[in-house]
Amino acid sequence: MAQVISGKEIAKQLKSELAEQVAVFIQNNASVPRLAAVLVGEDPASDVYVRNKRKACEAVGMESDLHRLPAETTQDELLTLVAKLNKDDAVHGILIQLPLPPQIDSDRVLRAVNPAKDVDAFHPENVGLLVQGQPRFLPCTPHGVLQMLKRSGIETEGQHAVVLGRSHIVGRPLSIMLSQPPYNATVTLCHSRTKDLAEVTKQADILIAAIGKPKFVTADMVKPGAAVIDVGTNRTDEGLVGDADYAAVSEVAGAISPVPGGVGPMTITMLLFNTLEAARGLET
Ligand SMILES: Nc1nc2c(c(=O)[nH]1)N[C@@H](CN(C=O)c1ccc(C(=O)N[C@@H](CCC(=O)O)C(=O)O)cc1)CN2
Repeated sequence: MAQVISGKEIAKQLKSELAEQVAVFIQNNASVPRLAAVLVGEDPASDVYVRNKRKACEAVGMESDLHRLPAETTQDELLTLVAKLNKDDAVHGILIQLPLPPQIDSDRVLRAVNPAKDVDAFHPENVGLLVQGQPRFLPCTPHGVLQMLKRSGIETEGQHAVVLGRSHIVGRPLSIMLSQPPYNATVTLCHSRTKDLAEVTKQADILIAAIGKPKFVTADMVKPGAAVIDVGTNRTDEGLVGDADYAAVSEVAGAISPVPGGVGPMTITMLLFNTLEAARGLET
């Protein structure tokens, strides 16, 4: 049976390390790191994620505000709020919870966030810095995945990492980060149009499933002994399931992360890191 990589446990350790760093920051700066979370509409999952992000802020000694806007909010109204948060010196990090309602151009709104407060690392300036290997912030889910590998003793240097999914939030930035120091993996980025997908995934020493399809990765797509990190959070009649068929894949893999309790809690924790980084950048 595969080693279970518990994001929930690693997130706990990281949060206790972070709480110490937040206490030092407060002592040295007489200011508390503060996150402004913006939630537009009534998506129940987004509601849970934002609530958990705020709870996590509180747990490590940071402050947060929730700006909840109705589903009919216009793009101009949202841009006005973003401009106000950009100017507010008490706000260090701005989080625009995605997805936004269809009348809003998400890219336009994400571009309006002050890059120094962009704790999701979605602004093109921050994406560019990341690609150049000079990141201001590390994007939360990819950073969470890398910490899970590192803290589970899984070597990435020279290993073949296959990333399944090319989203702007996860697959694409993660493929870049895995290829860079200190991870130095050899990376293949696959997606729904990749030919002979199973032939590619079977070559992976590290397989990242981030394609957004329930139980898409089956046991025959995995090399025996590989580490499988499951980024999927698919709500199905069976409940919340990942992108990998956990029961079958864990018979073949050397290590695997569960859903729930895997990457999700790490995404939230890495946002806290970025909020502290933003406060350091803005206050010192
Ligand atoms: N502004 C952002 N929007 C979105 C992001 C993001 O990183 N920034 N990522 C996803 C959603 N997401 C974070 O916001 C997220 C998804 C899942 C979890 C999580 O903890 N999942 C739990 C299960 C919780 C449940 O029952 O639903 C788990 O996997 O254990 C946290 C954050 C899209 N939007």
